[in-house]
Amino acid sequence: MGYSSSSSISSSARLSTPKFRCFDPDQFFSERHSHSSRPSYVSMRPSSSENSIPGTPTNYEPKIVTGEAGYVLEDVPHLSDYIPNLPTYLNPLQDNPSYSVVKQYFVNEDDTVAQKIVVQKDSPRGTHFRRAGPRQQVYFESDEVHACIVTCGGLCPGLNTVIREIVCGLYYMYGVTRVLGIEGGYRGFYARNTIPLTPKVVNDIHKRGGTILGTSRGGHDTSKIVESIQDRGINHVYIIGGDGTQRGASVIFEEVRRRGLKVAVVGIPKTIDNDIPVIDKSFGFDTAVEEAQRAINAAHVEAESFENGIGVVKLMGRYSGFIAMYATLASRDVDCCLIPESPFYLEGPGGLFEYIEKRLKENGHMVIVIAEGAGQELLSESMRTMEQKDASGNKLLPDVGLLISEKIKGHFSKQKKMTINLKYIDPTYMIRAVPSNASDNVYSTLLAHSAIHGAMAGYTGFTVGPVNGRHAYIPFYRVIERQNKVVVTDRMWARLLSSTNQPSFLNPKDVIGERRKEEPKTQLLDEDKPYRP
Ligand SMILES: Nc1ncnc2c1ncn2[C@@H]1O[C@H](COP(=O)(O)OP(=O)(O)OP(=O)(O)O)[C@@H](O)[C@H]1O
Ligand SMILES: O=P(O)(O)OC[C@H]1O[C@](O)(CO)[C@@H](O)[C@@H]1O
Ligand SMILES: [Mg+2]
Repeated sequence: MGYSSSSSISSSARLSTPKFRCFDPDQFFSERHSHSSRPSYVSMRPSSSENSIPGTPTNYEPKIVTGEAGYVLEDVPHLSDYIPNLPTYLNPLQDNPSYSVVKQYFVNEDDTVAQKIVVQKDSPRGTHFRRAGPRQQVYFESDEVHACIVTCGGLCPGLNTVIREIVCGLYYMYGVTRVLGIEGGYRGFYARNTIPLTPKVVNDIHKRGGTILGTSRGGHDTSKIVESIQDRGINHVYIIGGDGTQRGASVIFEEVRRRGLKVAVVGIPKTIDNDIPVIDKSFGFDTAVEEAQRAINAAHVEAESFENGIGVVKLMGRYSGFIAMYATLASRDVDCCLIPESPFYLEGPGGLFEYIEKRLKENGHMVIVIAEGAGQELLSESMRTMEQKDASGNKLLPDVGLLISEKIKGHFSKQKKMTINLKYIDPTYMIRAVPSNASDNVYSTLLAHSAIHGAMAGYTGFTVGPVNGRHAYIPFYRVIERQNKVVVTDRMWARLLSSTNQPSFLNPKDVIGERRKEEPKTQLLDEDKPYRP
């Protein structure tokens, strides 16, 4: 079934007629583009990209609206798309003394957020997402809402803040009192107990690392999960997790929609790896980068205190090297940063060993930061074939920090007969088990609020997050179709290379080939997209 929007009713009529909440193109284009021609509707699958993940479950047609000058809205599903005649209610926030002072507190129904904000005179307007925020009309009455929250995947600073702010936001903004915490990730829906969450229960949890709900990998049984949602009478499902979790949320949404349930399914992106595309960055990332500074500082102190001291620090980042890159850029004590996106080699001219020798001669010590997914090409054939996976199907990687440390020691002691003092620091879990810092706390609060407003307004099947600093509702398929990666031909990686002076390990021919590719594959690296939560 494809989505389509066909109603043409004025906004005042829509306030009192609780029928359609789909994007209304007639109104949009008559009010804002009075000279424009009628937009055309297309229902299309997004094209796959280089980092796309095979088997991504998107069995529904995306809801896409096109407009003038190349405007495209990749809209999110709405409960009224598949449930007719849903009543709407005035948003209780309009009587809330804290919020009533805000001029234009409610988001205009037609507001959208542009994905690309650096444009030229003649460039098409491009892709947009629906702007997040409170709507004047909501699709749930306060006492009708029965919400649940689940956290899945690895830990991330800020998980407890998001939980807290969903509970408090629902309570204080919308008067919702029934919120359940699902214990232990997806499998908790059918195999574990639930925890009733109130503002009192969650009051100071943001000061703690981890998640008060517990988390897990694997255990996603869609029909059991949806049955549990149905049996418990849950109608708001807030799912906090990384790329795998968002894929799980997408199939839950599809099943909910197939069963015709009035249940809003909302994803809140979580990952210290920052590997979720479209959004500016994920919560917890800043905190993790900050925490990584401690390990790098320690490595630097150790390295500079010994003759030919080398400090090696391994940081998380299974497929994307954002933490390593940002921690390196922030520190300025790092001489070499190795990430999965930039294959490197050890021996010969331009290789890592040659560079280490040069740095030791120049400076007497050096610090190397390596992301856990880097250097996989250095693994022996046998190590690669005995690939192991975790319960969610993610590759379990051998300890590349240890491997590289051993190789460096072997090279300098056996081949170069040179004494080096290498200290290997692996702070892996330390950078994600901490509570979130101040800026991640504020960011997590906004995410929780955007999620709540979207669910109350009847939107579903979306992930919430900032796009160019403006919070938006992004259809699941856009955040699960590929992973966000460091682009090694972008300016930020160039800045890193210039700050460390390390070799690029790149063949100049590859660089020219990369430059020809038009679309930037990541948001963080586009310097024209500042992060403004
Ligand atoms: N394709 C999928 N369909 C349904 N469920 C999935 C899918 N991929 C992952 N999941 C479920 O999502 C949950 C979390 O997945 P995963 O362990 O990959 O972590 P994540 O959400 O990617 O977080 P992170 O990698 O940042 O720690 C698991 O319970 C897993 O079973
Ligand atoms: O050991 P765990 O809990 O599976 O988590 C490790 C993984 O979690 C992450 O931080 C996020 O996916 C990865 O960088 C890392 O490989
Ligand atoms: Mg993941």
